[in-house]
Amino acid sequence: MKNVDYKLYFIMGSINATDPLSVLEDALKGGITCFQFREKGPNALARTEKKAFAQSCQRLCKQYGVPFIVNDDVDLSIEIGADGVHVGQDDTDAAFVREKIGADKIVGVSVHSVDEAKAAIAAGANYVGIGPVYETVSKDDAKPVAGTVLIEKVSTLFPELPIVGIGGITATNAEPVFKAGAHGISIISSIASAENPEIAAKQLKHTANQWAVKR
Ligand SMILES: Nc1nc(C(F)(F)F)ncc1COP(=O)(O)OP(=O)(O)O
Ligand SMILES: [Mg+2]
Repeated sequence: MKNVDYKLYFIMGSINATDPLSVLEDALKGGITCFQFREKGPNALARTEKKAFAQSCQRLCKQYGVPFIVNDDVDLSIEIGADGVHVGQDDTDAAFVREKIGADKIVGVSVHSVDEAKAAIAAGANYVGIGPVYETVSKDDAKPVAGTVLIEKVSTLFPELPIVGIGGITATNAEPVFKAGAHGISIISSIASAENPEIAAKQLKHTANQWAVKR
């Protein structure tokens, strides 16, 4: 999967919204460019329910021509033919994921240091997620707030590596993330918890488009 647009990368699971499928459709209408299926947390779906929900999300993404990436669960991504997988430092090894899912799929890796970014590149990652840039409410085991320092370092050292900033990002604080060198912003609650997710996505897309041009 070449030339993926990471500009507005929505991440959601069943626990992030009361009616997750309608939130996802609103986000797609609002212009998200990439989606990550992240089914985690105390009441997360499992096995057949998780697979069925993933396929419902995948169908929606396909209708809108948006890449569908699965968080953590490599086997599920292979089983349903997802467009890729995102893994963190405590998940399946990125090089193993690359080998398992093949060259034409997307592999994303969360990194918290220059060394981890270097290793992600060596493992064949298509993009890296860096954060949490700001305080986040969406991940109870998040690392300490990192700001944009590492985004700047990694984008300077590896100018070709797509970087997605993540953690507490909103339409009003997204600018510094792009200015630091990120190619995209990754969002959970700014869209999933919004009064109107479609309008929230549109506002975030407007900001992302503004800064992506200035890169
Ligand atoms: N899910 C993610 N997606 C991104 C993306 F780049 F896509 F924005 N960056 C970072 C993470 C965090 O990944 P991880 O550290 O494994 O934690 P979890 O599995 O709880 O999400
Ligand atoms: Mg993970």
